[in-house]
Amino acid sequence: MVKEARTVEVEKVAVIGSGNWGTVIARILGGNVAQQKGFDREVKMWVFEEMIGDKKLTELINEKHENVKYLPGFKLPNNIKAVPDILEATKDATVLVFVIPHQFVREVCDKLQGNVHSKAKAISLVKGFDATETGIRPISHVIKEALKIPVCTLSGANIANEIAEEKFSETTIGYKNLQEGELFKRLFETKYFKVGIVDDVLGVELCGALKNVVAIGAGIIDGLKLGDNTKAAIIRIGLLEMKKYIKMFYKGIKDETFFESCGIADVITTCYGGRNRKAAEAFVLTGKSFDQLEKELLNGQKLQGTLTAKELNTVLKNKGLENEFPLFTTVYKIVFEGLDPKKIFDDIV
Ligand SMILES: NC(=O)C1=CN([C@@H]2O[C@H](COP(=O)(O)OP(=O)(O)OC[C@H]3O[C@@H](n4cnc5c(N)ncnc54)[C@H](O)[C@@H]3O)[C@@H](O)[C@H]2O)C=CC1
Ligand SMILES: O=C(CO)COP(=O)(O)O
Repeated sequence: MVKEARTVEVEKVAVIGSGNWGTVIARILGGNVAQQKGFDREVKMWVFEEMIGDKKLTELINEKHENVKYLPGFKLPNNIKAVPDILEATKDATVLVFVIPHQFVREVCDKLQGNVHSKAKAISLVKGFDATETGIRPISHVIKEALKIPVCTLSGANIANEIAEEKFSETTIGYKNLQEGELFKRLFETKYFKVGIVDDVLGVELCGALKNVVAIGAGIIDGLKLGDNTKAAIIRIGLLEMKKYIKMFYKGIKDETFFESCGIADVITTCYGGRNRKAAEAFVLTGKSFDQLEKELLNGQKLQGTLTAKELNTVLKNKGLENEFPLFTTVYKIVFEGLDPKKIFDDIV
């Protein structure tokens, strides 16, 4: 039986997260809800509160209409309201947009449990897994289980700052219920942000999670000053390991998904322009730890690839599969076990 989508007459949108990507997305959604029928005009954006000098970040965002820490230099529409309390930010919302670093999702879901609108639906833009003692779980599963609501996913070749500058990009939404996929397409699409929709919630999400590990590999290649051919090799091998892992552990994943923006395109963009790449290059050049580099280079933004490499390795090790995923395993060993970056290809070729 095909389930009815949880649409209501007027959809009320809450953005859960206000980092670099979270703020760009809030900016797009603020613009779209003001122009489209069927949406409440205000978008609340949950902000993990922090002090900037002697002022709260939420106060600064609401006064200046700019996220001065995570997206400086770009004005937000006036209908975006920054809110420090997660329950207040999501009260009455029928659309919950999750866009926070993966390591914080469970904590946030715990707070939301039992407190969401009966017709609420979610879309996860998070790139990463939820790590438990027994393994790793897709973020969409965590949200669905905690909140008992349907969850779509959005992922693509989407370096946040480029989209803030309104440079043309594509993205992919994974849906289970077509009506919800189409609703989210209407909500997110702009002239410069083109949305493709595919019937593959997990495929979209898992590509986004795993490509961050490949990007660490690409940054290592850049730090070693190897060339474009070598980078292309890492991208190709990385994409194959992503596909192998996803198909090995999850059912119903479509081959075509790997050719959407969330697949090949995201691996390419992250391996050239992402924060994981940048930090890994600096790791090779300076010998500093990733934690230190995250602080020095990212001003509060978070790396996802190193943590994901570790979480993934726990699974591979437990299942005796390290040799079957030599790039994922080597990246883990370079980042966490002191393996010489120059040995990156030793187990791969
Ligand atoms: N920045 C980008 O270009 C893109 C990011 N993404 C994904 O979007 C997700 C969110 O990333 P960004 O918005 O870029 O964030 P970010 O990395 O720029 O910022 C980190 C965010 O985490 C918040 N934070 C810190 N401690 C926290 C805690 N204990 N609980 C909750 N929040 C806390 C900070 O306030 C800040 O908003 C990640 O999964 C990322 O992989 C996806 C596409 C593009
Ligand atoms: O996911 C991204 C681009 O699609 C951003 O990647 P980084 O987190 O490495 O910047």
